[in-house]
Amino acid sequence: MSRQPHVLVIPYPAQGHVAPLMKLATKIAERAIKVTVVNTQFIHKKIIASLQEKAEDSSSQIKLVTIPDGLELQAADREDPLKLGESVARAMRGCLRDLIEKINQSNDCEPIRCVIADVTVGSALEVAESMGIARAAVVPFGPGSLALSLQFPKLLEAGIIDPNGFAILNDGLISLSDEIPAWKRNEYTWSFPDEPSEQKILLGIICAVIQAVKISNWIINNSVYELDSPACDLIPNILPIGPLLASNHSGDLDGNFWSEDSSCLSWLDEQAIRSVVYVAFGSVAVLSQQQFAELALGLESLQKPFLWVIRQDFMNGSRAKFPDGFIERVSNRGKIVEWAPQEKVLGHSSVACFISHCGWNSTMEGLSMGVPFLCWPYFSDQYQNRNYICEAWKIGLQFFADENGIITRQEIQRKVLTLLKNDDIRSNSLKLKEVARKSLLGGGSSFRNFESFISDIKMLISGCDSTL
Ligand SMILES: O=c1ccn([C@@H]2O[C@H](COP(=O)(O)OP(=O)(O)O[C@H]3O[C@H](CO)[C@@H](O)[C@H](O)[C@H]3O)[C@@H](O)[C@H]2O)c(=O)[nH]1
Repeated sequence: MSRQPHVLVIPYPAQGHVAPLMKLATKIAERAIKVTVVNTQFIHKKIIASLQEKAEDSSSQIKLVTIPDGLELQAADREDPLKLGESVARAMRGCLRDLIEKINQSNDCEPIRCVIADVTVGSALEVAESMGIARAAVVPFGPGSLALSLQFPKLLEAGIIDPNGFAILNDGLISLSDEIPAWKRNEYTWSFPDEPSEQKILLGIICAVIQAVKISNWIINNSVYELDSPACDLIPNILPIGPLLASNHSGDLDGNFWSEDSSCLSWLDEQAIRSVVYVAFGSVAVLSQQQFAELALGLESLQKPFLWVIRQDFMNGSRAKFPDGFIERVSNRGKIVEWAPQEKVLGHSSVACFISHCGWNSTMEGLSMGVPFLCWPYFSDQYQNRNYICEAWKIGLQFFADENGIITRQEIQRKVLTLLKNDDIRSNSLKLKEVARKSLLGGGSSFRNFESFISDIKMLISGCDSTL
């Protein structure tokens, strides 16, 4: 039997988590390590369907297996991150041990030596711990957001946060250090549900993240040390190995839930250099009909080419309704798709700026391609990611809503035009692109961190590390 190490990679079942963990799985598999990725059956079907004609590579080092998420009958519950989180935790406790034992008993591969799970699937790491298997927690969001979660008990103890999760200082600011942007009132990672009872569940998830970090041997993060050393320094043993980009790796297993519409790439080829406004809000954010129409009219008023991703579920259940005559009026300069090959779009020379909800993956991808941002955060960590983009890194501007909570067409027009004229932001974007690129090259911080992780995994097989 070969002595090839074998690891299990377990994403949380949401697009912004599956995609970076699939990229990580590919990066690991490229180092001659056998990887089995465990997705829920529901997510597995989506990934396979999205591959379309890109056939699954049978020679791949990556094997895809599934477990049930426990929500077969209540499909709507999958839209609720709190219910989904609870159910996935139950499913992991119920099935993971059996799955690992089955793999370990089979003769066609090596036993599992390490479980590499999303930090929000702490139950998988607990199962691994109970089986004496090494554990790596993967943090697909920024180190600042993780640092805030880890400091939560201290903030409670110091009376800065009350037990219900609200900051009790007058200005509502939570600050971890002078160098980390402060969290503003209503913009903490746990404050997005309106219901206090749901906020409590979210605080429970934060406690589970703290526990997952505690029991893990490595904390792998999709970030770059030099981009946020103050937050990284607050997290013992963090290994920033980002940016995780599909473009740096082989294979088609990018973990997309929807098929990419590549027609936008040939459309981009026809546009002038740095002329296109790219608009995409990740996989979860939704807009109201009023806000959607205002965005459409804002894009129209720019008189510039734009590429706009409108997911089928972008309007919270209803079909997107464009303003009258909009499609005809912008037909010579607007391209609309349901899902784009985002990394390729951001890397295209025609793209001038990125109107983004500031999900961490989009943030890392735009930064890595040197594209300036217009920030439109929707919930959770996205406010803090915006703070990094606008305050710490100075590679973007933020939209402000009016007194009715609407980002108006005038605000959109004004900010996009201001951004495109701002040479400082552009030059900062290019500098940070270089920082991100260099971190992955030989000797760079992410390169070294990843190498050290791989060498640790390879040591596991020779039994050299008995401390796990
Ligand atoms: O047309 C599109 C639009 C998006 N993407 C990809 O989808 C991913 C989206 O991830 P992200 O930008 O992080 O957004 P969300 O899907 O909203 O991610 C969730 O997960 C992130 C990581 O934890 C959090 O930072 C976010 O707040 C949370 O909403 C990225 O890799 C994009 O490249 C595409 O490939 N095509």
